[in-house]
Amino acid sequence: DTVRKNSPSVLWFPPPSHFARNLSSRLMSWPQRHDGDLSGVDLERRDPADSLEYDYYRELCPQAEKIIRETVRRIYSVHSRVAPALLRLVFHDCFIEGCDASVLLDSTEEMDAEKDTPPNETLKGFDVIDVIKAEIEEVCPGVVSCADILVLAARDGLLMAGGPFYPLSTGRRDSTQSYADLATYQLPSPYGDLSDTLASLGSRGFNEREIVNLLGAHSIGAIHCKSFQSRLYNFSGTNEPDPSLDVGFLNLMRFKCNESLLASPSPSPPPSSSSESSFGFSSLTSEEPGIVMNYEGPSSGFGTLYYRRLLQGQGVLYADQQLMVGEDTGSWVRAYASDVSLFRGDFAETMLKLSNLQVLTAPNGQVRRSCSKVA
Ligand code: HEM
Ligand SMILES: [Ca+2]
Repeated sequence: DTVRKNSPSVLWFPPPSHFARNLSSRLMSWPQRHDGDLSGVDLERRDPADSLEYDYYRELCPQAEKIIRETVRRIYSVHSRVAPALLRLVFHDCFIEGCDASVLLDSTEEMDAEKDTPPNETLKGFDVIDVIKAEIEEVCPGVVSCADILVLAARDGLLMAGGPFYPLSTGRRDSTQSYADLATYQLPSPYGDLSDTLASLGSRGFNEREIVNLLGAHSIGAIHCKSFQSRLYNFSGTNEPDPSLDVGFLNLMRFKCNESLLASPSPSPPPSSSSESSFGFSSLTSEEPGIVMNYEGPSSGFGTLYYRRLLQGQGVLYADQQLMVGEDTGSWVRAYASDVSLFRGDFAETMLKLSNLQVLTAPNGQVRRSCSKVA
């Protein structure tokens, strides 16, 4: 069973051979952050999230949270896709070595960055974080961490998209490293089956109810064809589509993904001078083909459509649809499909838990001046 779980088929692409040997020990070492000897340390009692503080910046930079909220609001009014972009960015940051902004770092000669790995290829919103950070640096230089900016901005974006609010404590610090190989091999695969997804998110302390709930994040945003392409024609080398897909939905997905091949190439957009003055957030305006999740429109809010679609065999990712095959996970899908306030209440809690995963707090880590570079 261990062999099957580590099999390359559930990864984003096949790992080099040294990886299979290291994967299980890496997963086992979670949630410890340090490689040093931790024997005798009671990790349960020393949760670094306990050293976060509500309104940590109230004296150091009282305007910080307001600047974040107002900037996200300004961008959201033009690009509502900022909300799903930031939500996914938080997940990909917090999942790899905790909520420490490691995902925001650029590659350097000495270090490959998480953002340049296959699972992160389609992440968006880095430019949004840069704009917020620049505004904050103008008023309180060197004080507010990128890790805090990211979780707060994602929370505010979610609220604007109709999602629930959750009160976030602050005081996270930024990493001095990016962990490209961990991102490559540990981020959950869209082709993972139920046991892969449960093992993956379970390794970060989420139970089945929380996992079904967290995946409700896929209520907003877009999933591009390359994330589900192999379900359409040649699923797992069978030369057949994924049998768990509803036939009408299969046809819609095929149509959406073929359409783009037929369409004539669009003229290249005019070069935009500064990212904000023109609202030219390039990461938020790409028009790649795919399925838009909240196709009832943003006014439908952040609700239970995702789960109702799973009940109809219309999960966009294989990993989404797999939630229906487990007895308990299937029950949670049904519960959330029929009770929007249950879903939203749980989602606020699971997002809070995600945003506090394995945080770095002083004296560890640093506060970066530019989110893409180690200070
Ligand atoms: C088994 C777990 C998960 C897998 C396999 C997965 C995989 C994916 C994939 C492949 C995409 C589409 C990327 C693209 O085509 O551009 C996506 C989009 C997205 N994911 Fe997940 N995801 C998982 C869990 C989560 C969680 C826990 C969250 C947040 C709490 C999340 C938030 C999002 C959002 C908001 C989008 C849309 C992004 C956008 O429109 O810019 N995902 N996910
Ligand atoms: Ca991280």
